[in-house]
Amino acid sequence: MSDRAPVVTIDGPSGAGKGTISQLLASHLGWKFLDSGAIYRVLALAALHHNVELDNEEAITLLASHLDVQFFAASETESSKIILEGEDVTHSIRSQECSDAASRVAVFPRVREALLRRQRAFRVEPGLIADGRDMGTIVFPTAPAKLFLTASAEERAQRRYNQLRDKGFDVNIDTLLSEIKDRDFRDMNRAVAPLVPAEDAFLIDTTGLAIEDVFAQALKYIEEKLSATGV
Ligand SMILES: Nc1ncnc2c1ncn2[C@@H]1O[C@H](COP(=O)(O)OP(=O)(O)OP(=O)(O)O)[C@@H](O)[C@H]1O
Ligand SMILES: Nc1ccn([C@@H]2O[C@H](COP(=O)(O)O)[C@@H](O)[C@H]2O)c(=O)n1
Repeated sequence: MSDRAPVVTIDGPSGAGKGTISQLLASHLGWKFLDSGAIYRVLALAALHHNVELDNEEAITLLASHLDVQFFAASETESSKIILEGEDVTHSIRSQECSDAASRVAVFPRVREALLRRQRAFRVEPGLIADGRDMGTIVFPTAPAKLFLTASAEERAQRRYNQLRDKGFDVNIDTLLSEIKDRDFRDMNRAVAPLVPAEDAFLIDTTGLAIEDVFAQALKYIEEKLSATGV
C-alpha cells in the first residue's frame, strides 16, 4: 500500500451507480478499483457457507479476520473475478440473499475494524477509485476528491431489476424496492460508519440522468479537485 497514492471515494446507497461510475473512472484514469461492498458480500457468503449465525458478532469477526478471498481485476481478455476459498463466487455474491446478509454483518463495529486493513491495501500507485458506503468518511478520510451518488429508491430498484434480470436472476420489482429500502435504513442507521455523505463530498443526484452525464460531472469534479491539490 502507498499512503501517498491518490484516492477518489464514491459513496452512496445501493443502485445509485457507484460501481458503474467507479469502473468507468478507473479505466479512464488507469487507476485501481476497490468494490468494498463485494468484501462485505463475500464475508456474508462465507458465513452462510459455514453456517455462522449472521447476528453472532464474535464469530463473524473471526471469519472476517481470516477471510480467504482473492480479487482479480479485469484484464483485456478476462472480466474481474472473486475467488472465496477456491470457489468462484463472482456471480453468487450478487444474489438478494447475499445483499441482505452483507448489510446485516456490516453493522458490527469489530467486523468493520477487521476489514479496514484489507480495504486500505487497495491504495496503490497510480491511484485508487474506492466505491462503498464509508470510503470518504472512515476508510479514506483524507482523500482529495469525494463523491456521493444517490437516486430515488424507485429508480434504484428499477435499475437493479433490469440488471439482475439480465444476469438471469428471478426477481420481483416490489421485493427489490422493499429490500432496497430496508438496506438503506440499516446502512444509514447503524452505530458505526453509517451511510452519510462526507462533509466535503460532492453530491450528484443521478435520478433521470444518463450514465454518460453522471460520468462527465464526476470527471469534471475530480479533475478540478486533483489539480487544485497538485495531484
Ligand atoms: N445513471 C444511470 N442511469 C441508468 N442506469 C444506471 C445509471 N447508473 C447505473 N445504472 C445501472 O444501474 C445498475 C446498478 O448500478 P451500480 O451497480 O453501478 O450501482 P451501485 O451504486 O454500485 O450499487 P451497489 O452499491 O448495490 O453495488 C447497473 O445495471 C447500472 O448499469
Ligand atoms: N463500504 C461498505 C460497502 C458495503 N457495505 C455493506 O455491504 C452491503 C452490500 O454492498 P453493495 O455496495 O455491494 O451493495 C451494503 O448494503 C452495506 O451494508 C458497507 O457497510 N460498507
